Amino acid sequence: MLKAKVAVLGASGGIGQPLSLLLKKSKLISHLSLYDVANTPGVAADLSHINSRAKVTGHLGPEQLGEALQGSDVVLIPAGVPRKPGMTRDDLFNTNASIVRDLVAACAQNCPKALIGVISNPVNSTIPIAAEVLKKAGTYDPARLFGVTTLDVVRANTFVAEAKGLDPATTDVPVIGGHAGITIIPLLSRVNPSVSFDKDHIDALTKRIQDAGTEVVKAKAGAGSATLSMAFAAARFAFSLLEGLAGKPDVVECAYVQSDLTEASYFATPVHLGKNGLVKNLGLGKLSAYEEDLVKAAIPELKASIKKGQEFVTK
Ligand SMILES: NC(=O)C1=CN([C@@H]2O[C@H](COP(=O)(O)OP(=O)(O)OC[C@H]3O[C@@H](n4cnc5c(N)ncnc54)[C@H](O)[C@@H]3O)[C@@H](O)[C@H]2O)C=CC1
Ligand SMILES: O=C([O-])CC(=O)C(=O)O
Repeated sequence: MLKAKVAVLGASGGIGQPLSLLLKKSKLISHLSLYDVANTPGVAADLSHINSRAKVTGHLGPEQLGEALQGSDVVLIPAGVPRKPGMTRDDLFNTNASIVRDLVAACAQNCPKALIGVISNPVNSTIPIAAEVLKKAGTYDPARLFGVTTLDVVRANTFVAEAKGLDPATTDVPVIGGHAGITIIPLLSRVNPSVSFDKDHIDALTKRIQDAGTEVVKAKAGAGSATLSMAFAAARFAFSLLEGLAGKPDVVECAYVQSDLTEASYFATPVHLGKNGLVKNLGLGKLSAYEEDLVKAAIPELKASIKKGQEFVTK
């Protein structure tokens, strides 16, 4: 059985704690390494009493970051500040860009072969930041860096299943593009099992999926953004990365990755995961005319967010 070390950076946060709890249950993880700048001794002590396979270690503050990362096969990064009502994800750039830059630089130094999943927003920019940092360190492999967009898929699955009376657990809606507003592109023409909607319903569902993060931010009224559903989504993505590493065939997830499929140099599509991370980009596939227009509308914003991230590191 796979003996993976998985590190969670930002493990004491709203996402980090429930994510770590879900990961603790995995049979594929032998070592769960929890890093944060606050509270990791307590979170690690608490989780370490659960009688599942993974050994849990806690690491606190920058001087313990190296040991947290050494030998990691998968690194998940939910470190950084969340939105408050009235903010866009891009408003988080000033705080989160340097957090992601420094954590990814430490990954390059301590676990250069790890698969890295970045959750910290704005994902459309934090992935280009991570890529530039890894390039500078000489360890960049585009097959090993992923922006985690699984929550968009989880939401689309839920909303479509509710609308059509399907089982949410087996409904599958691919979501492509990026992870902010109009860059989130649910492919309602490609739902499995196959369903059809009229134009108004497609419009309403698309907007709800695009604005779902804001729906949670408003409902939490200043107490942050999605944490529990995000932990569920990140755990699903992590389990898929681990199953790929373990050699399971046909593992597919949507993720925001380096891409030459559109004018945006990073773009989320379904990707096939395997022993070295991304094995094959499965592409955009056949789109409806409505979805093609959504892609066209998303490209300028994606390109601007990518450029902003790249320039943050290279300038
Ligand atoms: N990709 C996605 O779909 C989603 C992304 N997010 C993003 O995830 C991030 C985290 O959200 P929450 O967990 O709700 O925030 P939170 O504030 O509850 O937790 C963040 C954690 O990061 C830690 N942290 C801050 N600086 C750090 C550093 N330099 N090194 C290590 N840890 C550090 C904090 O101590 C805290 O424990 C936000 O940027 C949020 O926008 C949230 C939901 C969905
Ligand atoms: O909306 C936010 O700020 C957090 C997030 O990315 C989401 O819930 O999709």
